[in-house]
Amino acid sequence: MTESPIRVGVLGARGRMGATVVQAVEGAEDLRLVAALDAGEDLAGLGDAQVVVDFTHPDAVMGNLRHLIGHGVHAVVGTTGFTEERLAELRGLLAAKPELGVLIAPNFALGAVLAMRFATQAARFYASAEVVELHHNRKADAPSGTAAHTARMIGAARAEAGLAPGPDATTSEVDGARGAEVDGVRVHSVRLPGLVAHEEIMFGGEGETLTIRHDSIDRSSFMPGVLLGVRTVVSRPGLTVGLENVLDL
Ligand SMILES: NC(=O)C1=CN([C@@H]2O[C@H](COP(=O)(O)OP(=O)(O)OC[C@H]3O[C@@H](n4cnc5c(N)ncnc54)[C@H](OP(=O)(O)O)[C@@H]3O)[C@@H](O)[C@H]2O)C=CC1
Ligand SMILES: O=C(O)C1=N[C@H](C(=O)O)C[C@H](O)C1
Repeated sequence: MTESPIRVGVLGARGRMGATVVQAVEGAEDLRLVAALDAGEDLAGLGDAQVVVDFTHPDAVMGNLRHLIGHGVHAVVGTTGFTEERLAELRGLLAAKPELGVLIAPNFALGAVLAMRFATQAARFYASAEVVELHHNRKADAPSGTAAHTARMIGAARAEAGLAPGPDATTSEVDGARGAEVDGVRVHSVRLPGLVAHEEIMFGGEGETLTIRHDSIDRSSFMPGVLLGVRTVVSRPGLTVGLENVLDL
């Protein structure tokens, strides 16, 4: 017996990512696009969607998720801006809906997920680590969600290994020249037209450096991860943060 296609809605459907997701869902035989909404459109228009993919804006995503969880709809979320407070609220909302799944991934590109994993493995071996993220100039947030997530994972691995802050002789600094600090890791953001989404994780130690770099050169790079998320979330209750938990990593 053939299974019915999963009914999918997209929020942020006219945006750079949302429009790409709409095409990817339309091209997948086991999925059916039932709604494609953008800013200002009533969420009632999601109709009978089973899973909603959100690529909107950090200011909008929590309102969308409150609505989706309240209405028993699974969610796959690429939108950035998730703090511990936001995640705690979602866990609380999901506790009342034990059958429902929400997957939030700072980055849906396979290579980005692998780069974060490799960086976490490398972190305890090096005295210093810094992250450089490079994006298109229409991006609203800095640092990127991926870079913040990477820095947090490196920070946790460094703390677990008992590493002291990386040696740094800087005593005089133009504001921002050493980047932002996320969990003890410096993060630098570059914004240029022509870029899509890129990240370099740099480690320095005794007489050597290690650089791990990932480049998304097209938004199609995110689509296999998004579609995997849609197929997985329907049978993965609770809150999942990071595609690494869905891939066998
Ligand atoms: N996790 C991942 O792999 C990736 C995550 N992202 C993240 O996804 C988000 C979107 O990125 P991108 O597509 O480039 O951004 P865009 O600005 O191109 O698209 C966002 C779209 O969402 C719309 N929107 C805003 N608020 C709402 C709302 N409440 N309901 C429905 N639609 C809304 C916007 O409309 P309007 O312009 O009128 O406000 C816009 O059309 C960002 O947070 C980005 O960092 C991006 C790429 C990959
Ligand atoms: O805005 C983007 O473009 C991207 N946003 C995500 C982020 O902030 O990490 C993922 C990817 O870097 C592209």
